[in-house]
Amino acid sequence: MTNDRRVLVHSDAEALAASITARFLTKAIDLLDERERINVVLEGGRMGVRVLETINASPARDGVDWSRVHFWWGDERWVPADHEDRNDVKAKRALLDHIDQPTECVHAFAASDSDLTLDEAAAAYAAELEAHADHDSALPIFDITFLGVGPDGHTASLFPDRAEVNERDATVVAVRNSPKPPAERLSLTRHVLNSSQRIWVEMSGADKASVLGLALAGASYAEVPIAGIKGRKRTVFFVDSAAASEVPESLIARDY
Ligand SMILES: O=C1O[C@H](COP(=O)(O)O)[C@@H](O)[C@H](O)[C@H]1O
Repeated sequence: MTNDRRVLVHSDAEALAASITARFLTKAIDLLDERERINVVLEGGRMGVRVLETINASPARDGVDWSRVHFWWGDERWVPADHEDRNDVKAKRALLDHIDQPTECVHAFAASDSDLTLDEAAAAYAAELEAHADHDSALPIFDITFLGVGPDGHTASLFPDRAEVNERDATVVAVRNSPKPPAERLSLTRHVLNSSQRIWVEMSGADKASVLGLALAGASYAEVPIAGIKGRKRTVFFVDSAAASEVPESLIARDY
């Protein structure tokens, strides 16, 4: 198996969500045949939520033993616990509230109405990662990491031309003055995301086309953070045809 990046193009957002769902359910079942538990990292973007809704609506949903699936987040917005803008609120509504899963499998970031400051919340999530580290590693093994990408190239809450994208030591960063609201956020760092076995990037819409073209053409990750993302085994860009319009034909595999 190569760990090259693949770009898998689908006709539209609906076909994209259906394809990611089918692959996720199959992969999760296969991995759970091999191991006691798996770790999945979620994102909070529009396609990420749509995929979770599609998983929830799938007849194959209940073929997964969700009690052995641990959910983490690549980033979170620093707002109160039940706020609509929180990535975990959206994920719970879309899928997690509907599956049979012990609360200890859901590793959410702290919220702004907890008794923690933003920096303490970053440290608390770093400690949670450490507490669930696999074997000799300092981190859990992330089997599948879903990532979204903003039109500016940000992924998780790693924004262009900011110090956080270059962070090499910390596992979790506090983000202030984010160019996209809300201003305060928490994010896994690039090296943590890149420790994932498989990274599945989800991109839909014409507003993502130029940044996808730049990322695949070798832009620097400081300027286009998604360009610096690569999983250990495999990195797949699941995109619709609108997002793929600036990808060289030679890099594309079509799923329609
Ligand atoms: O703010 C965020 O944005 C990205 C991308 O979102 P999208 O709706 O433009 O796809 C998302 O992946 C991230 O989790 C979120 O916090």
